[in-house]
Amino acid sequence: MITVESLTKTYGGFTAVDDVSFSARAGRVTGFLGPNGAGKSTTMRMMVGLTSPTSGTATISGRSFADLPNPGLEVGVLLDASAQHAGRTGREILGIAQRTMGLPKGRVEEMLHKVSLTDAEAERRVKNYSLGMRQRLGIATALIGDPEVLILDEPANGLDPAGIRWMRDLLREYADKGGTVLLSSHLLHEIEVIADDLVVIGNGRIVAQGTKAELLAAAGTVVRADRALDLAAAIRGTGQTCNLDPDGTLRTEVDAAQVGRIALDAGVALTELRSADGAGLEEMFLELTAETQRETRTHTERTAA
Ligand SMILES: Nc1ncnc2c1ncn2[C@@H]1O[C@H](COP(=O)(O)OP(=O)(O)OP(=O)(O)O)[C@@H](O)[C@H]1O
Repeated sequence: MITVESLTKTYGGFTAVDDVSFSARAGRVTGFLGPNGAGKSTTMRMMVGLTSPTSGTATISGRSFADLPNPGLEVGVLLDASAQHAGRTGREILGIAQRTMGLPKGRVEEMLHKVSLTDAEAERRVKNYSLGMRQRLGIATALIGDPEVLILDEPANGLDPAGIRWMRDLLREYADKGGTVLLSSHLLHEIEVIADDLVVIGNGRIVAQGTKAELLAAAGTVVRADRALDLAAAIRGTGQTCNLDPDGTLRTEVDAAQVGRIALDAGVALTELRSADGAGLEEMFLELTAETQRETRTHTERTAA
């Protein structure tokens, strides 16, 4: 279990992480999703003591990272796969982790096997690794201490489709055995297929969080009708909100069945009626982060907002 409470990080006058609170639960994969520069890495770095928070706390299984006597046995961390010592071989890097954590020697070979790095690859220097191989080695290093918690920043970066599938299965299995997985991504589809819970961050602030099912349900209904204005008025007449796009598409929080009944009562013929989750989380993600993605906003405006 990871608990983050009111984490804030400011650099000069710029607020990179702004009062962020969430938890990642055991037995579940929590996706930490946000556009580039949203504050994911900074939040994760604060969780593992690499960046000191301006205020707020983060705990792993109830303790702050600094208080963990042998952190690698409690939490596996992969923040930057390219940060591994380039002159060492993969096997050497795992060997150092194994010795530092006081683990049996056999763990190195077990981990190489687990992440499908061959003998020849294990003997190669990391500077000659592809990004995908570095990610595999990074995941092996994170897992070597058999921790209960995994914190992975963009672990799918550089993996090919088969590699992404492999990692997804590995993390699923890990969570199904009771592990806590927090993984970040700026790619929605990557997160959508693997996460049970989602925390969406934009501009340093949490803009949505909940189970994937809840967030999908919250995406509402997309509807088109011959008299869209009348239908919009009828929906609003029930006290619910709805938006009418310039192309005549209505979007509402009301579920599809209820929209159908409202349309029937109003005598409006529907030409399209579907749950917005057909579009996946994309619509929600773009909507939620549109405000925070504007390239034109200055740092001053962002901190003042
Ligand atoms: N040491 C630092 N000094 C100043 N600003 C920083 C520092 N580290 C991060 N930032 C800024 O904080 C913001 C959040 O950065 P962060 O790396 O946490 O985003 P991210 O969500 O991980 O993005 P990405 O998906 O691109 O990796 C960015 O605007 C970044 O420029």
